Amino acid sequence: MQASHNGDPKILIALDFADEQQALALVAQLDPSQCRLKVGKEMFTLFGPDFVRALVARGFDVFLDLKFHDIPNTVAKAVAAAAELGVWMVNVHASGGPRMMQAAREALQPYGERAPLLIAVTVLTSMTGDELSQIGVLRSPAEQVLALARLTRDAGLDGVVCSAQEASLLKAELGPDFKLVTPGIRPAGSDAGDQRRIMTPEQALAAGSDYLVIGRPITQAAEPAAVLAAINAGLHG
Ligand SMILES: O=c1ccn([C@@H]2O[C@H](COP(=O)(O)O)[C@@H](O)[C@H]2O)c(=O)[nH]1
Repeated sequence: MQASHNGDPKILIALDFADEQQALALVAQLDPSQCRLKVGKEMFTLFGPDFVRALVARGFDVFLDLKFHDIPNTVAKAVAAAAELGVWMVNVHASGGPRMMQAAREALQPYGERAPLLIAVTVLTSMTGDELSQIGVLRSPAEQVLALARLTRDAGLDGVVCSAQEASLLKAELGPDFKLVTPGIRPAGSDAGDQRRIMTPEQALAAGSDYLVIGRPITQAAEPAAVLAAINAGLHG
């Protein structure tokens, strides 16, 4: 697969900061043609919808990564609220089940072309097979990811969050158009931290990932924009 630099940036930078000004200082060094931005639970809880609106106003595509998981009515209202913010992508948990995912999809229909992409989290990239068995899931991570991805596809969503380790399996089983968004990306030599099912950016793209979520390897670097440029260059090489 060819990495696209301008029209469809592959890198989604996870903005996980406790300090809004620190996050905005990083954003000021970035170009929306070179990356998209992800806002997750930490920054949304601290700084709310205004922070998301500020990023959208700066021209960035924003993935609102709040992983909604609730009764269908509540999740439907939450994804519609996300659409009102003008985000590019929003997500729910696939383990909320088909009815919940369908309700989310239906809630976005009135937005037509303006609707964000709607994807579902399968198995968190921090989780191992042992941890799955501790919560009563006896399938391997790959089997569980595939089962939840099939439910997600059948509910009419646009794609899933999975690890890049499952990307080639999912592309083979679910086809090229079903989007794969993969956190747990670690450039060679960088610290895995709490992530477990990891791959390098180049491996992830080759395996079939559509979008690579990268947080700490960029945001904690001394020169984040230079690290992003190096990763983008590696994807084109
Ligand atoms: O399975 C998942 C789902 C979401 N995430 C989020 O992605 C970033 C990863 O950040 P790193 O610093 O690159 O580890 C983070 O915001 C997570 O909440 C995930 O890692 N895995």
